[in-house]
Amino acid sequence: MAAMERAFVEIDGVSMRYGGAEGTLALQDTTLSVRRGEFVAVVGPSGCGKSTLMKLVSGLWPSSAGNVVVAGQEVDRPLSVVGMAFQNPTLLPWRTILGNVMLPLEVVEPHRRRLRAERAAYEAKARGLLAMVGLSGFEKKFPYQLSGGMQQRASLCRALIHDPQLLMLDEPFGALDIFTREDLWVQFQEVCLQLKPTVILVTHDLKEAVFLADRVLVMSSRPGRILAERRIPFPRPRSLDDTYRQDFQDLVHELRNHINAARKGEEIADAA
Ligand SMILES: Nc1ncnc2c1ncn2[C@@H]1O[C@H](COP(=O)(O)OP(=O)(O)OP(=O)(O)O)[C@@H](O)[C@H]1O
Repeated sequence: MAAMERAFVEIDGVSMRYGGAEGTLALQDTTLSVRRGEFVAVVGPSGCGKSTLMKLVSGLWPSSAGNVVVAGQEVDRPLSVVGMAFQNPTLLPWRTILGNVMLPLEVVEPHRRRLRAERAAYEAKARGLLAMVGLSGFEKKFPYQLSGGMQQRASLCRALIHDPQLLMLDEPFGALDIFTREDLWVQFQEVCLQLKPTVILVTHDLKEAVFLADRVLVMSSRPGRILAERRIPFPRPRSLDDTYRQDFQDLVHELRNHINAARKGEEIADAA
């Protein structure tokens, strides 16, 4: 039997308090793990500490207690193996779409060292990613010339350009209208099936969580910890039609009940 693989992301008994001893306790004794190649969605009531969890895993903030380990390394500084995308696409307005997508290559080693000599190959890779999300022909445009959904697609390409082992997504589809959002779920699923990154997605949208994730984790109200988890059994690729199936909707409903209970400070028995 193959030896059990160590989890790729391990968060063990992590607490996080902002602003010193009297400050806001955002996370308390949070424990979770993510396997390599797994897609995990984190849902929970507003202000429960989801973004804080993302900051701790990507090394943007140190935890107040407990351990965060990514790829076998304790996280004590910003990680270069991580790609990130947020609700706001945050593209640089003075750079073209291609220039924006290639930005991490100017920062993250070993790409930074290789960029000058291998620019053509890197550019081809950026164009390939843009093609995967339907943005061929927009490489030389500037962000203001693209719709919000197109900018968000470009920001996903930017998060992927340096082959991150871990993709951290904080509400990346949150600001988009429902039709654009659903289109992007399908495209993003395609990208994940091809590139197979490990993904942690924070979202308020339970349908999105069930559509995209292998496993959904529900957080309690602040201070956040993991209250429940649900494995998503639907085979891939999933289609938007699947979201209308009864078993899909039952799962969304079940998660909704967990969130309602979390908002009231209750915990319900986990049937999963
Ligand atoms: N930089 C900060 N300084 C002080 N308190 C903070 C800081 N960032 C977040 N907090 C507090 O920590 C708690 C958790 O915030 P966080 O942004 O992690 O929640 P969230 O679950 O992502 O919220 P939402 O779902 O509304 O985006 C909140 O009470 C918030 O006010």
